[in-house]
Amino acid sequence: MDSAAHYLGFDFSTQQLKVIAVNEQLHVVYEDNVQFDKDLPEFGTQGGVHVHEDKLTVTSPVLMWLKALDCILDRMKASGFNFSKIKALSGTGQQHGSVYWRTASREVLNHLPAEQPLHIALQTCFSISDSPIWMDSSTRAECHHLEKSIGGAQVLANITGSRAYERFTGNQIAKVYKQKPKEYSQCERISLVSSFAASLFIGDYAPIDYSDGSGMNLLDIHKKTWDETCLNACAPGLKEKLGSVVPSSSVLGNVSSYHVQRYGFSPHCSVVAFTGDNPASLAGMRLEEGDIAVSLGTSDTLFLWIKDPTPALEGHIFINPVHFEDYMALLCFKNGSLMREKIRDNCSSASWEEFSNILRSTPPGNNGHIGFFFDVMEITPQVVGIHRFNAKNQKVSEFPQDVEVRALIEGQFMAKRIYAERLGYKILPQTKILATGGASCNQDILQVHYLCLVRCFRI
Ligand SMILES: Nc1ncnc2c1ncn2[C@@H]1O[C@H](COP(=O)(O)OP(=O)(O)O)[C@@H](O)[C@H]1O
Ligand SMILES: O=C(CO)[C@@H](O)[C@H](O)COP(=O)(O)O
Repeated sequence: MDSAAHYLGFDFSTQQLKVIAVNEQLHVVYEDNVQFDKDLPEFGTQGGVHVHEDKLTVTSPVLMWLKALDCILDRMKASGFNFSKIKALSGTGQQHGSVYWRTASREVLNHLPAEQPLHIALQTCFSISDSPIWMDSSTRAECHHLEKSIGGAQVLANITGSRAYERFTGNQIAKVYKQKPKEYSQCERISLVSSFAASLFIGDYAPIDYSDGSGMNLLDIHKKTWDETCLNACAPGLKEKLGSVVPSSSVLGNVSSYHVQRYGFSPHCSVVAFTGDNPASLAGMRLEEGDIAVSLGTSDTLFLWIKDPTPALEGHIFINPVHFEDYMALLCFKNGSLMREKIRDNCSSASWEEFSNILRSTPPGNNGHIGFFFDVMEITPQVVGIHRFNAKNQKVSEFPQDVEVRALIEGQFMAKRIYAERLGYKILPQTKILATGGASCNQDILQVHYLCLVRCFRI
């Protein structure tokens, strides 16, 4: 019998909730996921989100995340999983999303009744039921206001690591305050998706961690404290609603009695602060200085470990989740997997296998054809639309299907390379390029990615 300790990790990402348990040798002993669209159809999401009529506002129902956690834990229990062996747990969340806890919810969280699932026990605890998430780009006015209040985009970047970005939580909170002042005033705590998820395990409001907190345009990444000018520019009374910030590897306490009674966790099981999914990937992939990681999840991101931050008007600097004196640099592209899925459906009969066959049978460089595919408003660069160019650099309205598939993948990875180079990222002989996220299982996508990043960097 395996009596050794196990460790549990959760990922509250855009399209699903994933869980993984490992033993002390880091062997996976349990793995599962709840796909929001498929497993919880009652919430009517597409890709885990609701895109509103203006096409800019994007939210996810907070109760869906709760129900997903109920569902995944119940399935574990039903499978006979032994929760008492879990020595510590932690997790990650899609970055920038915000959860608005209604006044007096801390009391409810402190005394959760073990016989009720979380989505019932906490159903009245949110003053905003649809949480703004990272895909939202509806806060342009709030971004202008924040940059103006602090003395300009570069000043804001110098303090918080990024100029004002529409998905960054401070700007989202400013919009909530402006458009739903009653709900804002009825809220006693604002969590990120990561700290919201940690709260569900400790049975209390969990602090925001430094690394995920860096994606809010509110945290001074050098002093590691909230910046008063940014807070005041976004909404009144915000400091109290945000609570404290802690290093990303802090132990927050033990799992609450709710989980001990309902699932049989040990009362000594530690809960480590949850962080953003990208910072967690940097930690989990054991990225070292000089390495570059590419995450191909719902979003595509490119990130690296850095020591000396030079915040720019493009890209982001976050506090490093492993060593909080260091930093991580990150670029985020919104048109990632969902854009690839769309072209897969149009050009390769909705089959990844066929998509791969096309990539294998078309030449690198695509005989001079190139395309930029932005189905929704991109983050870097801020554009929307599909732009195809033939070998003579003339704009064309369509490509043959095989050319289209290669143009998409080459275009996506060339954009990553161009932006990374612009930010001064360098590939050295010892540099490792690591890939993670759903699409990283596709060898043919990775091959194009390798050619675009490594070959082009080295030439
Ligand atoms: N074989 C494959 N080839 C390319 N992309 C894939 C493949 N399998 C899954 N994916 C992509 O992975 C994405 C999900 O990645 P994942 O990292 O799990 O997302 P998230 O964590 O953001 O919910 C899907 O949207 C899908 O397009
Ligand atoms: O906005 C960002 C990073 O700044 C996104 O990378 C989100 O963190 C969503 O992550 P995935 O669900 O795509 O993993």
